[in-house]
Amino acid sequence: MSEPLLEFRDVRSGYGEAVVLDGVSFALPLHGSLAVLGRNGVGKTTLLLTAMGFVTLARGSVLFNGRDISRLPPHKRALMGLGWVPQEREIFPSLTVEENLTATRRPGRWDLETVYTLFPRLRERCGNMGNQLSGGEQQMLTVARTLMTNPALLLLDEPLEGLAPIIVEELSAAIRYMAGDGGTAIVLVEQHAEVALRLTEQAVVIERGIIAHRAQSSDLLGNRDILDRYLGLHLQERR
Ligand SMILES: Nc1ncnc2c1ncn2[C@@H]1O[C@H](COP(=O)(O)OP(=O)(O)OP(=O)(O)O)[C@@H](O)[C@H]1O
Repeated sequence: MSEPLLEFRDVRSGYGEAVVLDGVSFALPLHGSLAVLGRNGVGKTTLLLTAMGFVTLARGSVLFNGRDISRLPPHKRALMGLGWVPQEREIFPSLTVEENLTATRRPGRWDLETVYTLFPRLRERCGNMGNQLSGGEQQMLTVARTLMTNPALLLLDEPLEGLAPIIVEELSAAIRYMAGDGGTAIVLVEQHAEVALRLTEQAVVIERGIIAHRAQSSDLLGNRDILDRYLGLHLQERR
């Protein structure tokens, strides 16, 4: 079997004395996709921050492409191919959409043309300033900017939060493409569990800092007991 792209081995991490994740292990294959689910405050964002190196590891290790990156700072991890899409929409408000995109460009399959094809709304707004965009367009730009760095792995922190249904649909389609034909591995933290499970192959549910459940996303989607137990979700019956 080929080497995992991202691997957590018995990770303990948190903020100062406060331990948030404890004993977390998982392996994400090359081109894989993982949904990270759980109630508010269980440590989902902390998992992404630990992968990027924004929080310190108290125990265990983080490997990327088989290399131990536990001690590397975030910018070195980014150069190795980890792409971070933070929950806060991080764009340059006084640059145009196109300038925002070209500012982060690194060589690879994702360039202005392929990114505009993925996000037609951004092509339409290419001359608009970042601060002239709607919330949904800003979120698309945040994802697109990170994609322009041509990461091997995209870490997405609640990219669909607070967006109108039509934008959720468009952004979901883009994420599905990136993770599928686009060949970019993803770790997706989402409150919209149903959407996240439809976009990914694997899923983990975090509870009190540990992985309480792991499954194929398609299996978890059909497992109402587990979804209800860990997430308090009452997914609507499909007709
Ligand atoms: N900078 C910080 N300093 C101290 N504690 C923090 C910090 N950031 C988060 N925490 C705490 O760590 C725990 C996990 O937070 P985290 O943001 O990882 O949870 P989450 O599952 O992503 O939650 P949400 O769904 O609400 O975003 C929480 O108890 C939170 O209060």
